[in-house]
Amino acid sequence: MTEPLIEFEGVFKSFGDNAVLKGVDLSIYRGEVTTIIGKSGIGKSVLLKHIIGLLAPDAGEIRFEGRAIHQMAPAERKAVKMKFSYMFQGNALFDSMTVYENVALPLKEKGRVPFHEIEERVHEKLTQLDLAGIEARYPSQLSGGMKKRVAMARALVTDPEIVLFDEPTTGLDPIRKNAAHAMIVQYQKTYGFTGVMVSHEIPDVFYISQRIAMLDQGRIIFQGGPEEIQESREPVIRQFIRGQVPENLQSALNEL
Ligand SMILES: Nc1ncnc2c1ncn2[C@@H]1O[C@H](COP(=O)(O)OP(=O)(O)OP(=O)(O)O)[C@@H](O)[C@H]1O
Repeated sequence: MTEPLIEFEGVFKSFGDNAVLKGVDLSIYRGEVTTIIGKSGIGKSVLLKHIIGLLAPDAGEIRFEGRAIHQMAPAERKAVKMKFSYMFQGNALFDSMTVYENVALPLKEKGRVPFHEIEERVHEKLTQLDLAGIEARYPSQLSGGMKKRVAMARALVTDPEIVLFDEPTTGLDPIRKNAAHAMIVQYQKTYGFTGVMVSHEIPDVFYISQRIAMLDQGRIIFQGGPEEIQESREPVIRQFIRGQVPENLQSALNEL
C-alpha cells in the first residue's frame, strides 16, 4: 500500500481531566476523501484541528509525508500548512467584509494573482454554490446555510491540495446538502484533492468518501472503505451507522 499522506500514531489529547484522544492511529491517503464519523462531542473536531496544528498532541506523533510535523523547522511547517485549506464549524467569515471580500481573501493572501483572475474565480465559486448576486452582502445579512456555502466557496477558491471540512453541510436543506456533496465529488475528480471531512451525514458520506474512520472513546475503532463499514458486524459500529436506538434506551422507551 502507498505511504499515507497524513498519519496519526498513538495521539493523545486531554483538556484538563477531559481525555479526548486516547491513542489515535489514523492514516489519510493522497487523493482520497476520508470522512471521520462518531458521536457528538467525541473529539472529531479536536482530531481535525491537530492536522493543521491548531492543537498539538500531548503524546504521540502526526506525520506529513512520513515526516513528524513537530520536528519540522518553522519554514517547512509553514510550507506544509500552505497546502491546506479548511472550513471549520462556525464558518469564521469576517463580519466586516462582504461576501466577495471574504471569498477573495485566500487568493489575495496567496499574492501574485491578477485582479481579473480573482474576480473570475470568486464569481465561479459563488455561482457553483448557488450564491451569485450576493457578492456585496455582509455575513450578518445571510442565512446560516448561505454562510456555510460562502465558507465552502472560500475554502475551495484557491483549488487547494488538501481540504479539511468540519461538518460542511450541517444545517443545509436537503437540496443544498446534495449540491454541496456533489461539489466535493466534482472537485475531487477535477483537482484530485485530498479531503478530510467530519460529518454526521450518514449514509450520504458513504457515497462521497473513499475511506471512513470512526472515532469512539478516544480511539479510531474502524478505518476502511465505505462498503466495509456498512458490512461491519461490530455492534457499536452497526448501531451508529444505522442510527439504531441502544437496547437499554429502547426498553426504557417501551415502558413509557
Ligand atoms: N479548546 C478546547 N478546550 C477545552 N475543551 C475542548 C476544546 N476543544 C474541544 N474541547 C472538548 O473536547 C471534546 C470533543 O469536542 P469536539 O468538538 O472535538 O467533538 P465533536 O466530536 O467534533 O462533536 P460534534 O459532532 O458535536 O461537533 C468536548 O468535550 C469539548 O468540550
